[in-house]
Amino acid sequence: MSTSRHSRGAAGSRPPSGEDAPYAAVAANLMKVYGEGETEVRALDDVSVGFRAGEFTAIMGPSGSGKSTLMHCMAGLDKISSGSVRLGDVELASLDDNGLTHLRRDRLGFIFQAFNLLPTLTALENVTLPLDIAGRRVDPTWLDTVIKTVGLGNRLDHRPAQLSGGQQQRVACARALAGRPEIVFADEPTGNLDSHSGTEVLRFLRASVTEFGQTIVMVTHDAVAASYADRVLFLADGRIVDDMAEPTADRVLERMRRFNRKPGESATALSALPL
Ligand SMILES: Nc1ncnc2c1ncn2[C@@H]1O[C@H](COP(=O)(O)OP(=O)(O)OP(=O)(O)O)[C@@H](O)[C@H]1O
Repeated sequence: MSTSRHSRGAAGSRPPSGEDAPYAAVAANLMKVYGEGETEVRALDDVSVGFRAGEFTAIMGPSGSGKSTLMHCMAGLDKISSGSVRLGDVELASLDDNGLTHLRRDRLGFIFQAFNLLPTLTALENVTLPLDIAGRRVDPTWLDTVIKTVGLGNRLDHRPAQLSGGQQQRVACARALAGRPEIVFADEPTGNLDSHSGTEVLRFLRASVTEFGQTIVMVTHDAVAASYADRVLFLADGRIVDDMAEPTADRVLERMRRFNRKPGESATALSALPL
C-alpha cells in the first residue's frame, strides 16, 4: 500500500487553510440521541469540532460510531438533540424546515455512495439540475472549469445508463460543485467504485480543495481514501477520539486497527486481521 500523501501543496490561488483559516462549520457540545428508555442510543455524545474553510476532512471510525449521524447533523439533514451546529454564521437550530431546505440547496453540495443521478437527464442536465431548480444562474466559466477538472468533456450528452460507475460519480461530483457551495458533504463517495474509478474521484476532490479552495467533509471506511484528506477525525461510540493531520494510508490503517485491539494485545499480533 502506498504511504505517499496526495499533493496537498499550496497552489497559488488557494485560500488560506490550516490554523488561521475561518471555520466553514462548527459543532459545539452536539448530542444526538435516538429512541428513549431502554432503546436509547447516544449516536453523538458531546461532540465539539470545527471544519476549516478550504480544508478536506475525512471522518472515520468503526461501524455504528456516529460518522453518518455527524455528517447528517452538520448538513441539516437530521435534527440535533442538543448543542449547536453553525454553518458559516447560521445556527441551524434557528431555521425551520423551509429554511433548512434553502440552506442545503443554496449553500451545500452532496455526493452520495449511490450517485443519485436522474436517469432521464443527460450528464450536463444532471450537473446543472440543482441550480435550475433553485432558479440560479449557471456561471458558464465556472461550469466549464468544473467539467474540465472532472474530465467529462465528451460525455456531457450521455445519460447515466450510458456511463460507467466512475463516470456517474464524476457527474455527481460536478453537480455538487457547480453551485460553488460553502461545503461539500461526501458520504462514502468511493464505496461503490473499483479502485481505479475511486482514485479518479478522490483526485478530483483533492484538486477541488487544492485548486479552488473547496471545503469538503467526507465519511469513508477506506484508509486510502482518507489519505487524500488534510485531516482525519476518528469517532468511537459517538465521540471524537482522535484527530490526525496530513494522514497517510498506513497511519490511518494503524489507527483503525487500534479500535479492534484488546488491551494488552500487540500490533503485530493483529496486523494480519482484515478490517
Ligand atoms: N434512525 C435511527 N434510529 C435509531 N438509531 C439510529 C438511527 N440512525 C443511527 N442510529 C444508531 O446511531 C448509532 C450511530 O449510527 P451511524 O449510522 O451514525 O454510524 P456510522 O459510524 O455511520 O456507521 P456505519 O459505518 O455502519 O455506516 C448506531 O448505534 C446506530 O444504530
